[in-house]
Amino acid sequence: MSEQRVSSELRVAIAGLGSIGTKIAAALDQGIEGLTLSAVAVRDPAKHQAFLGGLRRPPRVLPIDQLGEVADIVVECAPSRHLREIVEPAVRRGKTAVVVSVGGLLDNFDLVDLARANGGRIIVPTGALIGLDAVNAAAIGTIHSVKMVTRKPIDGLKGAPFIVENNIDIDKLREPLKLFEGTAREAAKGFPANLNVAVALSLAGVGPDRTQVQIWADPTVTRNVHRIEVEADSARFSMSIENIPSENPKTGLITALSAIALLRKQRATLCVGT
Ligand SMILES: NC(=O)C1=CN([C@@H]2O[C@H](COP(=O)(O)OP(=O)(O)OC[C@H]3O[C@@H](n4cnc5c(N)ncnc54)[C@H](O)[C@@H]3O)[C@@H](O)[C@H]2O)C=CC1
Ligand SMILES: O=C([O-])CC(=O)C(=O)O
Repeated sequence: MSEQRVSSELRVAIAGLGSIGTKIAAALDQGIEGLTLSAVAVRDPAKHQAFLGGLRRPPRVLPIDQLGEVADIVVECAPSRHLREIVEPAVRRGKTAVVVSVGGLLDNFDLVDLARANGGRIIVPTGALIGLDAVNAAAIGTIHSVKMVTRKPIDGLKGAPFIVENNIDIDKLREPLKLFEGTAREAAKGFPANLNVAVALSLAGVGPDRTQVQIWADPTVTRNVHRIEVEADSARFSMSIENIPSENPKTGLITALSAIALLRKQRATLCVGT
């Protein structure tokens, strides 16, 4: 496919038009300085016909592994099992991959080396979390510990492999139940569609094996709640965020907005925050 271009706009492609992807596509279609939506990949094109037809400039619909051919930035927001198919062809071509299913990156970390070797980039937005700018800064010094406690409503955790494999019945819970305590790496394995935040936090800070995570199923909350405590030689800080679930109860509404904010910074004249 031709790489010849006349426009200096950055072309953005989106893999997966679910809760996160549709909001990013709509934002790009409405206009983000210096960016255009060039293509999308969907599992079932018929399902997305009305949405795509309603866009001012409908993008091309391409197979998931071809997005890097028509885009400078490929935004991954499909189930994490597709991460490699999406990111590998993009970074091999020296393109930028914005990875939202960051939990899936741990088992595919060679993609970072591949990106480095080919001049590509992998960018992880703050996503459903808060304060990764401070964690990044503290990590330049010495971070002694990073702890995160996540509480989610039952619907935000249903079907997680850890719950299924351990035969835990969370449907009839009346009080909060601590499901898991361990590292971010283990949390990503047991809760791949529920705890991307733990992995993003770990990659910003002390890594997936030193970031401690607790996960609670909590029938008393209606939001996805994450509380983080960081102890470093430069500062001690705690942060918390209470995310309103999107139409996908596992995914906070702010996640798509975080990716849109990140895209806006790619060409914005004024950028605030890291
Ligand atoms: N980094 C973070 O803070 C967060 C990350 N996430 C992760 O982001 C990802 C997307 O989340 P949502 O949009 O809520 O999920 P979703 O389930 O609403 O959307 C995923 C979309 O991908 C599509 N898809 C599946 N297979 C495909 C294929 N082969 N080709 C193209 N499209 C395909 C599905 O049809 C669906 O429309 C998930 O992996 C989720 O775990 C979610 C919340 C926070
Ligand atoms: O990290 C995730 O996958 C989702 C999450 O906790 C949130 O949206 O609050």
